[in-house]
Amino acid sequence: MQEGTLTSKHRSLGDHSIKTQTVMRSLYYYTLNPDDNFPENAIRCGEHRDWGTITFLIQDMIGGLEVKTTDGQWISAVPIENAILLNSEQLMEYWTGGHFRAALHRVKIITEGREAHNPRQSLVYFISPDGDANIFPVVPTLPEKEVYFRKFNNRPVNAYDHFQRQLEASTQY
Ligand SMILES: O=C(O)CCC(=O)C(=O)O
Ligand SMILES: [Fe+2]
Repeated sequence: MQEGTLTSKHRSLGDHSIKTQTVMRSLYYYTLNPDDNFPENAIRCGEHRDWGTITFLIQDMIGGLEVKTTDGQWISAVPIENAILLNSEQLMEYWTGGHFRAALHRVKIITEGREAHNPRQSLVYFISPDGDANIFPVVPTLPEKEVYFRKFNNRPVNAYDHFQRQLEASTQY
């Protein structure tokens, strides 16, 4: 990626008059009733890939966040004190021709052990390109990503349109 490519599409980080979907979210997962019987693998946040460029995620020590590996296994993103977890998002993945993979992730309910049924707090900072940014791979696409990227029709993806499409696909009411 040529120097300045990322900053040229994230002018909004320094200029708040520029529209963007960059947002910080505080997620509080409330205490669970231990008398409730949750099914195996019950989830608190369904599996998804984040939509924009890069995510900074801070979580408490409760646990439950899981990431899917390339061979299809869910592995725990074990909480590490004072750590910030970095996650590549969908537009970053497209931008880098699939080299920076946007991993599927989810938050599972912890039903056993010391942290079972406890509330959980995470703080998530989603950086998105400026709304008017058009994103296109800067290097050749990885062959294994070609089918997945067909949804983008081999065209630049406008960041605002992408956000709206994802919102529509994930919101029912
Ligand atoms: O709460 C978490 O740890 C993850 C939340 C998440 O993945 C999201 O809001 O996109
Ligand atoms: Fe996420």
